Amino acid sequence: MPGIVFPKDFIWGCATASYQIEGAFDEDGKGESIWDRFSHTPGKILNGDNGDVACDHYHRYKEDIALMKEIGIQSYRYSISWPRIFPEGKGQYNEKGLDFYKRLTYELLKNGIKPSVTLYHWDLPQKLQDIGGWANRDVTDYFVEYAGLLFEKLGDVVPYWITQNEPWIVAFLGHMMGVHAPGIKDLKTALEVFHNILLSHGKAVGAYRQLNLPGKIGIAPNFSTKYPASDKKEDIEACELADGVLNKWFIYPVFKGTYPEDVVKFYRDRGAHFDFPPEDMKIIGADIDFLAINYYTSEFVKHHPVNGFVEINNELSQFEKTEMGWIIYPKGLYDLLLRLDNDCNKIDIIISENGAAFDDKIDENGNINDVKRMNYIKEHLIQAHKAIEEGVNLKGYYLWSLMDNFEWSFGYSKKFGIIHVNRENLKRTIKNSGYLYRDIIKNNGL
Ligand SMILES: N#[N+]C[C@@H]1[C@@H](O)[C@H](O)[C@@H](O)[C@@H]2O[C@H]12
Repeated sequence: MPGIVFPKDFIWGCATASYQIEGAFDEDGKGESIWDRFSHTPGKILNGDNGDVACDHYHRYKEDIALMKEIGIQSYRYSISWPRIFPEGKGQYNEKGLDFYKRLTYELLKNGIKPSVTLYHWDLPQKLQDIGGWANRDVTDYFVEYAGLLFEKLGDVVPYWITQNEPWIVAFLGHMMGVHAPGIKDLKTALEVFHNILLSHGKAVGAYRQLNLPGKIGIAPNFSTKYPASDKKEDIEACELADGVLNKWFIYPVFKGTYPEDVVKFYRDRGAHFDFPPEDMKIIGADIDFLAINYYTSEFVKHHPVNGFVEINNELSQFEKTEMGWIIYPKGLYDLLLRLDNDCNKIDIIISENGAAFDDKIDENGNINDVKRMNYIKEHLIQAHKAIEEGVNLKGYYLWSLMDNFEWSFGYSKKFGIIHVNRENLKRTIKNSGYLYRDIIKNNGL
């Protein structure tokens, strides 16, 4: 599809997260995180992998920034490890930990790369988990203390701030399914965690506004577009519920000041009673400058007699899938963008994560011709561009991920990077998808 040109000020970025790439898990005064604890617990992570070393970005960040510059990346989305700043989660902060992020941030600026900082990308200080973690409402205030320090120290040079990454994943994979840290399996706890994460977001936005800083602040939920498996009434209703459980459960409190009634009933019918102070909803609904969206895939949904709905992608052989088992469905991104444009009052949107894991092969010359990832990127950008042409205020695209990294419970087995990382010696090699991205950035389009 030749001749696709994005708006002249469109931002081309890439994204990573502290626990997934930094390593140095106990260096320079850093405190333990819940992911250190979880990955050190036998049986939690595939192959017994952990983030102790990861990609050693903590020591190799200058090399990695040089690679970003070679690709032409304009903005780098990285997260800050809370326990590197506050080893105990609160109280006395760790100067050496803060110094790392100052060095990283100023190295980016020196190379003409705009920093985009995620305050929370899942690595909660273990000391806060020891007092209940996100289920403890006090943690929302400790989050504001942590965010406030970073606003004070970096707020004048960081143009983009993201408060929380994927509240739904933190709440439900970490506190209902137990497959993410801290490994809790309790619906009521998951719902409290979700609410407190949104509350911490709203409080942090309020703190940011108080400082009159020059940047912009938003939040990065994970969305997935849901489609009924048939035009049967029961499947359409099941799809509505699935959309409510994931997408409306975020959109409604942040943009409409309430939780969606049908989903509240769904949870109440399953014994989870939760009544949050109404004043929370005003805080959660704080005005934000942009909505950052993580989109990877879509789901087809049919009725289930007990659970209400079931997602049936694994039955659909007509779609190509990634190594995560997710169907490749670029139109889902277009449909999502149009929906959010409508539901979220035409707010500025950035795609804060989009990418795919494939089983990359290294050829005899050491090159990685990751054609599937190249096609995935092109197909999703075509849909993103279509949405812009329909009037969606899409302002940027951050590819997930800069480099192969620690993919949570899958360890290092799933590779999302446009840069390959050799697990033996951590050598970085730009994949053909990285060179494709370089050309897309240079041409500001396809
Ligand atoms: N899985 N997967 C890839 C990617 C994960 O590596 C990120 O940390 C999350 O923000 C989001 O889930 C997406």
